[in-house]
Amino acid sequence: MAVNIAKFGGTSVANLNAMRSCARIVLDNADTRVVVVSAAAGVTNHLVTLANEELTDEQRSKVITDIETIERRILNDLGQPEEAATKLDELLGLLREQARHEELLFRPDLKDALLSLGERMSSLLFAELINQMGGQATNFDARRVIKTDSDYGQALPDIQLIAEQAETLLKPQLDKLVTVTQGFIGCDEFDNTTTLGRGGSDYTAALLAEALGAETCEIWTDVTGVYTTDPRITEKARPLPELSFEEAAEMATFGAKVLHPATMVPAVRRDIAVFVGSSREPEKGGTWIKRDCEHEPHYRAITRRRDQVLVTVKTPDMLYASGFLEQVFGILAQHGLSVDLVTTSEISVSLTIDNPPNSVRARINRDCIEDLRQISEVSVEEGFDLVTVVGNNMHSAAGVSAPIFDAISAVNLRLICYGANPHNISVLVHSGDSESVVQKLHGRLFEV
Ligand SMILES: Nc1ncnc2c1ncn2[C@@H]1O[C@H](COP(=O)(O)OP(=O)(O)O)[C@@H](O)[C@H]1O
Ligand SMILES: N[C@@H](CC(=O)OP(=O)(O)O)C(=O)O
Repeated sequence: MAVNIAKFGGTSVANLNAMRSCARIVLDNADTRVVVVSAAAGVTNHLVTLANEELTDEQRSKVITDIETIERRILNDLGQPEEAATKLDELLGLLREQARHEELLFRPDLKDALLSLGERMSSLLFAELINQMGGQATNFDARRVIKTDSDYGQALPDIQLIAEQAETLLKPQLDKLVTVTQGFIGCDEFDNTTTLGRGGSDYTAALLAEALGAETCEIWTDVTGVYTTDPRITEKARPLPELSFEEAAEMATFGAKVLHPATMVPAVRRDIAVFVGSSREPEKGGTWIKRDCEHEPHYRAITRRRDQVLVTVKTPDMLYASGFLEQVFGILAQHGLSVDLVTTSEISVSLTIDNPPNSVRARINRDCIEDLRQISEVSVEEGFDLVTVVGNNMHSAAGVSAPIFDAISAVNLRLICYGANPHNISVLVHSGDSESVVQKLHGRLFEV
């Protein structure tokens, strides 16, 4: 039996109408045995507000009511089925209780438990819908299979354990039932709930595809595939029929929100073809991401990653000194920070760190800066975006960079990264400039 995993993002399960299109997609493909859903659009952001912000009782109640309204509307439109209504009541009860926990703001484990509720509610409602539409679905708790470490907010999956759990718990029911489960959430060795980082449902789908030996993994969202750039930045962006694993991984890492950065990792390991398409317009097709593509153009797409922090570490001692970079990276690693771009001079090193809002966990913190200050002068600048041109053989062909730099010659480029790998050229620009940088590059590289 060929197995397909279908993942539906937040906008695809935002209300019952949107969910109906998704259910049709599931029922139309007999190979779709596992369905991964995200929380209904907006719910995880509300949960992050509850988990991260100091709120008055009134503010907290308002956020809880907003979540409740979204979920109850779907239940209502489903006709208030009794069993689902009882389970939703239980989850909403947990929400009210956990949102008021005194230690919520300081306990990452409690934050993750709270954050998991969005997916737990949407999967309950989606399974009910599939059954109402004539399918045979079961709502399955992803935490039984997605085993992770205890790095709450950004937990790392245990691939071996996930494979074992999937083998015993999921495989036996594959041919009998459509398994509807939650993206984004997992469970650690202490039985605490964990989350895989914002946008992590794509990753869950790919992990399950790997664990179950699936042939394909579909990511259904609100756009008809992966585009030459974010269609919200320019209406000239166009969907790409195919992408290689490398290109897609690069795009995801450098900000194409349509895919979580880790999604391609399991796909590459097991050679699983990944499809991206619109749940509203499935008939329009989408993008197939696979190992080999027919064409490998120099320029494939442009991505933008917002909210980059530029840290510059400077010490005269670096002159002729060895081990300085090691110390700097050692401190960053201790604080769990991963660095994206690095440039060095004789006495300084500049690096960028991703610091998106609405994360469960702040990335760059005062303690880390203080530790860096123990060894050097440190400056921290915010308000940058990273714009990346993704393509192929970019570092080994003559003339590839010229049109890029020509198109944005009037822009203040704060940092450039080129040559470390064949698939990208990145520039760091002030946030106010990034939209026009993407538009100019798109015009030059894709609209001629
Ligand atoms: N290159 C790109 N191609 C398509 N969409 C992109 C791209 N870059 C960014 N996006 C954005 O990603 C969005 C879909 O991702 P996301 O909002 O996380 O969806 P979902 O809720 O389905 O997971 C699109 O609406 C689009 O604005
Ligand atoms: N609900 C989670 C996980 C996720 O992947 O969502 P989406 O598929 O809507 O991006 C989040 O908002 O981060």
